[in-house]
Amino acid sequence: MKSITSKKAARALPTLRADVNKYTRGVCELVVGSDRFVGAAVLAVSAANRMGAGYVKAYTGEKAAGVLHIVQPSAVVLSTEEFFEEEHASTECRPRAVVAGCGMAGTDDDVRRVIDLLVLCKAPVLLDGGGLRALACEEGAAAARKRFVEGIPTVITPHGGEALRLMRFLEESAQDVPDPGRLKPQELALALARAFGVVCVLKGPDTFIATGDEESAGDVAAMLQGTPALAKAGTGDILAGMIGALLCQGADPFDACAAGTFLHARAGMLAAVDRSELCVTAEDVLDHVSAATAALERKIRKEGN
Ligand SMILES: NC(=O)C1=CN([C@@H]2O[C@H](COP(=O)(O)OP(=O)(O)OC[C@H]3O[C@@H](n4cnc5c(N)ncnc54)[C@H](O)[C@@H]3O)[C@@H](O)[C@H]2O)[C@@H](O)CC1
Ligand SMILES: Nc1ncnc2c1ncn2[C@@H]1O[C@H](COP(=O)(O)OP(=O)(O)O)[C@@H](O)[C@H]1O
Repeated sequence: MKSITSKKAARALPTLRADVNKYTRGVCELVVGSDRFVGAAVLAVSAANRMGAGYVKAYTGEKAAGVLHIVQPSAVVLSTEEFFEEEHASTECRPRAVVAGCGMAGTDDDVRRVIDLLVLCKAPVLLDGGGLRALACEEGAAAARKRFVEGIPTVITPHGGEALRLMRFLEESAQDVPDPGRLKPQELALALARAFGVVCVLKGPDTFIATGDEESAGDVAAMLQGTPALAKAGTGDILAGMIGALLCQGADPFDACAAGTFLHARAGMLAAVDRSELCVTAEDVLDHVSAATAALERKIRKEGN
């Protein structure tokens, strides 16, 4: 198992060409939030905007839309229904990625929407939070596997509870999966990645990234340098937005996850220095994403990549 170094994280860090425009930089579309969890939508959208997506589109409910218009006026805010009336292919002149599920309550309607989204989007999709429930049913799991066969990347970012829920579904659907209770987190990440054909970012005090791609079988990357300051509601929503932004800027999915977790951990550490480990909030982590990115850019310039 390899740990994620600054060198590895730097691989996914976009460098801006002089002739880019907001579309060629990458469009990050986020289907996020619910009346219950407005904040998750705001955090994920803000993080995607901060992490360099050229154009951020938020598809959400009325409550979150009202807040986003004020706190992220540069993001285009549309209704969730509108997402399903548009095409979502990633093209050379408009690279794109979709983040779904942060702040979704995981209702039957949410599950239906996320399955439709997995089928509709010919672009990288990241599933987080309530959106992960869509994989815990035959139709959603089949949609993820079909994307894998078609070579369209899917990333999932479960925490320990969400990972166990997915494993339980696999057990119930009589798949040949190991007992999750006996697995180390890195093995759990790999089991999920393989079962669904996704890149799995299993979050926790240590975070493990695994891919279902047979060619890199057994390749798990570990982010072992976080801070317990990150154990706060909302920090996972920020990570999802950050990885989504890197995906839409054309990063390889595994590299985008490595860079996103690295910069997220560093942002947490910088926030802890400024605010004390105890007092850090998810908003503070968001505020330190740019400092973490600038520090990585300085390091690359100094040491070469
Ligand atoms: N301000 C907001 O609007 C926030 C909204 N959130 C959203 O709330 C929805 C539900 O997410 P939750 O994670 O709260 O609830 P879930 O009900 O999906 O998962 C929490 C359950 O998993 C268990 N669990 C086991 N291991 C865990 C681990 N390592 N970390 C966390 N829980 C673990 C917990 O004990 C609990 O029973 C998601 O859509 C999420 O995006 C959260 O991100 C928090 C902030
Ligand atoms: N003790 C810890 N040490 C380091 N990082 C942690 C710790 N606890 C949680 N994290 C990180 O904080 C984030 C929490 O994400 P998540 O559980 O999805 O929160 P939320 O759903 O509230 O946004 C993850 O990136 C996780 O790796």
